[in-house]
Amino acid sequence: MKSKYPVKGKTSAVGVINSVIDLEGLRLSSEGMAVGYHEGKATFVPGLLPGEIGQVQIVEEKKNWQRGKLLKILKASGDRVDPPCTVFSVCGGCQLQHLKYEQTLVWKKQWVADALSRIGKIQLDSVTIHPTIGMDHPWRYRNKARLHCGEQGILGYYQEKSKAPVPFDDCLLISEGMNHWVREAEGFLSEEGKNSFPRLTSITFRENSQGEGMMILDSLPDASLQDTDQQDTSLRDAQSLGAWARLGKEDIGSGSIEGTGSGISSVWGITLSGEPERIVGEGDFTENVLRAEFKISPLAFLQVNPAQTRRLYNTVLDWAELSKEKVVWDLYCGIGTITLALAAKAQKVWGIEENPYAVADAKENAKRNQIDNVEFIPGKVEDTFRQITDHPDIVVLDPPRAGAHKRVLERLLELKPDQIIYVSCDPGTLARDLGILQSGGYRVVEVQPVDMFPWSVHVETVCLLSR
Ligand SMILES: C[S@@+](CC[C@H](N)C(=O)[O-])C[C@H]1O[C@@H](n2cnc3c(N)ncnc32)[C@H](O)[C@@H]1O
Repeated sequence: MKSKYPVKGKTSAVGVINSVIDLEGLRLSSEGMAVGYHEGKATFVPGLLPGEIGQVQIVEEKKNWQRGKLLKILKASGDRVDPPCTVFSVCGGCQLQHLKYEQTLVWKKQWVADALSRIGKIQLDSVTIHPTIGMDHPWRYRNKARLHCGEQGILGYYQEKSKAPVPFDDCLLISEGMNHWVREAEGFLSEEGKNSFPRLTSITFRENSQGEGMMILDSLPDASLQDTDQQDTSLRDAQSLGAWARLGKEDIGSGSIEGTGSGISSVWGITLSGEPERIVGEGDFTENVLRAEFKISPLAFLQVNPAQTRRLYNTVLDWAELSKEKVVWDLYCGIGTITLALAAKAQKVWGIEENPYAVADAKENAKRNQIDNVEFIPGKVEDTFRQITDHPDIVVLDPPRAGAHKRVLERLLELKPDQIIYVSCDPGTLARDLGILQSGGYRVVEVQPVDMFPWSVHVETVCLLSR
């Protein structure tokens, strides 16, 4: 499709990198860039919005598309807002801070609908797609931040399409307390000299709703050491962890940072074999989710936005026609958060999870909350589902971004549970999998997008399917 705003005087021939054109943004791409057409060629421009006209410099050109850099906004959209974050234009953490929050919700719903229709070939006429559930205060919602280490001890999210961490003073997605921990860690790293920790690649901070934190240090292996034990020792002793332990004890031990609530209570390193190893602190890191208490190991998955997680899980619970006669499968169950909530109203719930730390947490969490009508199977869903001995009435599945394995979907089509509730963080793979389930006789009944990641292009979606 051709832009109705053709090339103006300044524009040089298409195909010439650095040529400058005027472009009208027509829609947002799944990466949050405006898409317009210049001489029939799709042109992607970060920072431009649909309905806007921008002066754009072409910086990358491919056969079927090109990418431009926004030089100047010639006509602004009424939906444009000033991004409150000072590093928004360079940091890859958020993509939509320049768009009114309500419009980001409208766009997320549209993105899900488009994916279902285009990729999954789902007939949308018979599907109820609800408006995206947003947040009243969509800031400081993240309970986890993985920050990459850069020069001079800086910590930051990667710049878009780059491995360069972008330093920040105050990330508006995480709490003030977590920002403070980041400052402390950066201060320590820069004081000691980042070169003292050549293999430290990233630090993950986690925070629970009591303001208690966990820090996980990730390091590169030392390629010069051949023996694995030696390498692990190197990781512990030489790769900064001893120093970090000192940091943990002296500076960020439990309750020791002013104004950060309970403070960081545990610091972990990851050994070469991938095992998490506690360096500082004792006791479990826990969080309450829907009235149950959950232990979370450093490498186990937990949804990043506690307020929206409650809404997401409540949608699943509302849609599931649970009763004490029903058997439920919770596939890709993580530490058992949805499993335990379902178990309260079902006869039995089976969970499957491949991460050994998460599945151990899930078993422990069932005990902690005195729930005994659940059973957890460790392993990949596609390899282990035959170990489940009960036929499912309802299947809840919440796979990673890649979606469900084809074998899993085929098995569901053989077993024909009455309801399938699919929770997804990727509309593309969700649509692909719903398409397969639809061809096997399931009908998509309701779709609920949930804004789990405000200001980013990501969206969580719950879908109800029945036969
Ligand atoms: C999006 S998380 C959902 C976890 C849980 N339902 C929750 O809400 O916290 C996906 C989970 O699937 C697990 N996983 C990824 N691939 C898997 C597979 N092939 N089989 C089993 N579990 C898998 C991950 O370890 C992760 O815990």
